[in-house]
Amino acid sequence: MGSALLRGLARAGGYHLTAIDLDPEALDAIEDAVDETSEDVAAAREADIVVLAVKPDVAPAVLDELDLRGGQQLVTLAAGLPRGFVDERTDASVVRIMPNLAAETGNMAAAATNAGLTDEVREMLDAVGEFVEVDESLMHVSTAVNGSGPAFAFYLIDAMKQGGIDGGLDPEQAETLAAQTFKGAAETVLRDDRSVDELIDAVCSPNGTTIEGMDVLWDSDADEAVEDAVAAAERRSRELAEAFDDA
Ligand SMILES: NC(=O)C1=CN([C@@H]2O[C@H](COP(=O)(O)OP(=O)(O)OC[C@H]3O[C@@H](n4cnc5c(N)ncnc54)[C@H](OP(=O)(O)O)[C@@H]3O)[C@@H](O)[C@H]2O)C=CC1
Ligand SMILES: O=C(O)[C@@H]1CCC=N1
Repeated sequence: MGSALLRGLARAGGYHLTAIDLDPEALDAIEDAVDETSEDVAAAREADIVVLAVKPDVAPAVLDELDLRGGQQLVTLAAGLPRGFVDERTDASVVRIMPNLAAETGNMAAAATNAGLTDEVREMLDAVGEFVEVDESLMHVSTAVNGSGPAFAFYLIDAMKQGGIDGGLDPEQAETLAAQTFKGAAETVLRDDRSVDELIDAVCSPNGTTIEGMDVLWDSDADEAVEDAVAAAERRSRELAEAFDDA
């Protein structure tokens, strides 16, 4: 996730980017996109904004080593890691976000906690996509919808692609058509004032093809399966948070 954010910010421009990782191979992999790399966590003291992009179970150890100043901002993005846990372990001001991998292409969907959110961090999130401000209690469901969501969307794109292959398209053509169709549909939902139901209606020409396919979907449990996937990911986020309850 850290490298996706760095690549997105490099693409947006206007940031001096330092990647910090203990693993030189991880730094080699991101070297082309950033201004500096460092294996020394102390390099974080030089930054205005520090993003803690390690896994939740590693975060406590990294926080012990991070020695940030009062004027710095610390952005935590680990699933389940409470803002308060981080806040108690640093002098920096802390905001919790749930980003996603589309940061890399400037299309990230993110949620950020109202608490600790500054204009500098808003600007950074804006530079790589869209974000919403939420109460921290909603970070579990955000983790499921927009954090894990890209995997669910990849799965659905793949199913659409497979439908195209079954009908005779070659896999590359089917992938282009399926992925671009999801991209266009998403853009329409974001930009058009009509509701999703109205948009579906707009695609369904009278006695045409779409209504035949929609009838199959409306008669299926496809919507419930997606809702169950979101609920399962949300549940896991709550479980991850429990590890920090007594810490
Ligand atoms: N993947 C995703 O789509 C999303 C992930 N997240 C969150 O992002 C975080 C990272 O997840 P993800 O990117 O998938 O995991 P990765 O394992 O790909 O990234 C974690 C990175 O942290 C590095 N690291 C480990 N220990 C340290 C340390 N002590 N000091 C500095 N760097 C260290 C790892 O290095 P090494 O490889 O050497 O261990 C690795 O580069 C998680 O908290 C996750 O919840 C949030 C939203 C979306
Ligand atoms: O799977 C995970 O735990 C992380 C958090 C959201 C997306 N990836």
